[in-house]
Amino acid sequence: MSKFTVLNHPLIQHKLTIIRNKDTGTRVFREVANEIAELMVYEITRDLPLEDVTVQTPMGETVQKTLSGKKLAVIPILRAGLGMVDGVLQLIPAAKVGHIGMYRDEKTLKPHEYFVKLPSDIEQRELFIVDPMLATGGSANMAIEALKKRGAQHMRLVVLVAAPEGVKAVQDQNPDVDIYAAALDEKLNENGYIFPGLGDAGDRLFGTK
Ligand SMILES: O=P(O)(O)OC[C@H]1O[C@H](OP(=O)(O)OP(=O)(O)O)[C@H](O)[C@@H]1O
Ligand SMILES: O=c1cc[nH]c(=O)[nH]1
Ligand SMILES: [Mg+2]
Repeated sequence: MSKFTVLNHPLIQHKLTIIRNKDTGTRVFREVANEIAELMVYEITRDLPLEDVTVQTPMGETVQKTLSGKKLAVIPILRAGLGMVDGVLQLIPAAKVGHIGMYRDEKTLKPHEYFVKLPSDIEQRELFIVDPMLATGGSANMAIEALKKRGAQHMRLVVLVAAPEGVKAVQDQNPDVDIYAAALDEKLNENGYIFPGLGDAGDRLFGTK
C-alpha cells in the first residue's frame, strides 16, 4: 500500500489555518496556498538523489554534492491545482508543467476530464500531481489513470487537505502512488465537501463565487 504522510510543520499548520478562515479573501488565499505548496515541496524533496561534483572554490578544488539531474514535472489538476504551481516552481524552477483539466459533477460527485497536456517525456519524469483538495478521491484517481495511460511511471500526489475517504480511494486504486497532505480532516459532508476543510478551493482561489 502507498504511504500517506501529513506534513504538519508548524509553518504549514499556521498557514493552513489562514486559508481555512472564511474571511480570508482571494488575494491572501492565493498567496498563502502557494506558500504552503512551497513548504510541502521542500519536505517532499528530501529524498532527491545527489551525486558528487568537483568544484573550484576561491580556495581550491573540492568534491561536493549536486542534484543528480532527475527529471521532474508538476502536474496541476485544473482549476484549483493551479493555485499550488507557483509555490512548487519557487523551489524547482526548471520543472516542466503538465495540465490535467477535471471537474467534479456537483450532484453525482463523479469527475470529468476535459483537458490533458503533458511534457512529451512524461515516462522519464518524477511527477508531483498537485490539487488542494482530496475529497472522494475520484478526481485524483482519474488524473493518475490519465497519466499512467500516457506512460507515466513515477508520481506522487500532493494535496493541502485530505479526507479519509479520498486517501483510502487512492490507496485502494493506485497503491503505487504516495500521498502527501498538509492536513487530514474529519470527513466528507453530505454534499461531498471536506469538513472542516476550506470550502471550494477553486472558487476561493479564483473568486468565482
Ligand atoms: O476528490 P474529489 O471528490 O474528486 O474532489 C476533489 C476535486 O474537486 C475540486 O475540483 P473541482 O471539481 O471543484 O474543479 P475546480 O478545480 O475547477 O474548481 C478539487 O480541486 C479536486 O480536483
Ligand atoms: O471540500 C472540497 C471538496 C471538493 N472540492 C473542493 O474544492 N472542496
Ligand atoms: Mg471547485
